[in-house]
Amino acid sequence: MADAKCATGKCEDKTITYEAVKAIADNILSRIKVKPVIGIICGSGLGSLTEAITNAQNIDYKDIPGFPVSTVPGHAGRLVIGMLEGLPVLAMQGRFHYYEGYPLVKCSLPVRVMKVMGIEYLMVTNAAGGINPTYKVGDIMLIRDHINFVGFSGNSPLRGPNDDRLGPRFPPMTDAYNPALITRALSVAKEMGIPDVVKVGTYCFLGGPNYETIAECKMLHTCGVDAVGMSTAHEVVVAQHCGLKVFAFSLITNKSSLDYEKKEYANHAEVVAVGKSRESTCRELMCRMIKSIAAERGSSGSADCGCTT
Ligand SMILES: O=P(O)(O)O[C@H]1O[C@H](CO)[C@@H](O)[C@H]1O
Ligand code: HPA
Repeated sequence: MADAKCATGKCEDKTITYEAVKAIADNILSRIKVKPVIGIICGSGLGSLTEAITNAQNIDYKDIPGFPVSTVPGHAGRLVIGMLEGLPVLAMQGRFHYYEGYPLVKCSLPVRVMKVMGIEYLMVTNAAGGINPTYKVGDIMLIRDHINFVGFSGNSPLRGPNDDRLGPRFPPMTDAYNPALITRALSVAKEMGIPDVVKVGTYCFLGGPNYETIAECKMLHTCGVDAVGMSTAHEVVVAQHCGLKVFAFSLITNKSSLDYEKKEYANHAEVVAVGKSRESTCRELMCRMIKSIAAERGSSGSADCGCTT
């Protein structure tokens, strides 16, 4: 895959060219039976969101030239393409994290591939630690906004020469998380009878892979963060840059420590286990959101949402 050099030729991150993104998009499109409209990224332990997809075709990341491969437990490393609630979808069972060693431009490459494939909506999920002391394990936080701590230092997936075919040089991030989709998700939560479980808040992206110190959690709380994780923001920056409509939610898999008297010890096995224990609720929320998008577009969704309640 041809990578363009940065302006000085000394940057550790390289820009992935439009042509390289298109080659991957064309490769995937040549192998699948539908043209996806919705892209889904499954967070840690949330890969089973794809189980409601019918007529599914699977493509392992390792079989897509130029695509990264997943290295994290709970991230299977494949695309699942098929129909969900009347719409063609492409779901990623596994995402790429900065701490795996990939530059952010590579972590978010699949989002650009989705755009070039013709996808219009990006649905992102993640597992996150609850900084907001009112949040409980198992709650679902609709992401209204993010704080991209990794980006504060200039580490951005948009760093390097800009190709206007992928988006503008200086994209705004206001409403990066589509407000109408958040409003709709709140109605869906009511329909599902889980309004108390569903919150709206701010996600913070840290580089990881270590979990946060208590002092860091206290600082994040002061900064207005509700949930913390090691993903999502770079994907959403790229999605907003290239004009995808984004809906995202965090599953709160553990409580973050804000108090030396009440220490919490996060671990990934627990994160994945909580994901699995909440998979049917997360899947139903996702399915109902897609069903409502299908209805809005005039595509016929199935009579029931096809999800386990
Ligand atoms: O954000 P996702 O991929 O859901 O995973 C979250 O879970 C892992 C830590 O347990 C980290 O990768 C964190 O970002
Ligand atoms: N911190 C960062 N990432 C996470 C956490 C956390 O507490 N839980 C799940 N992913």
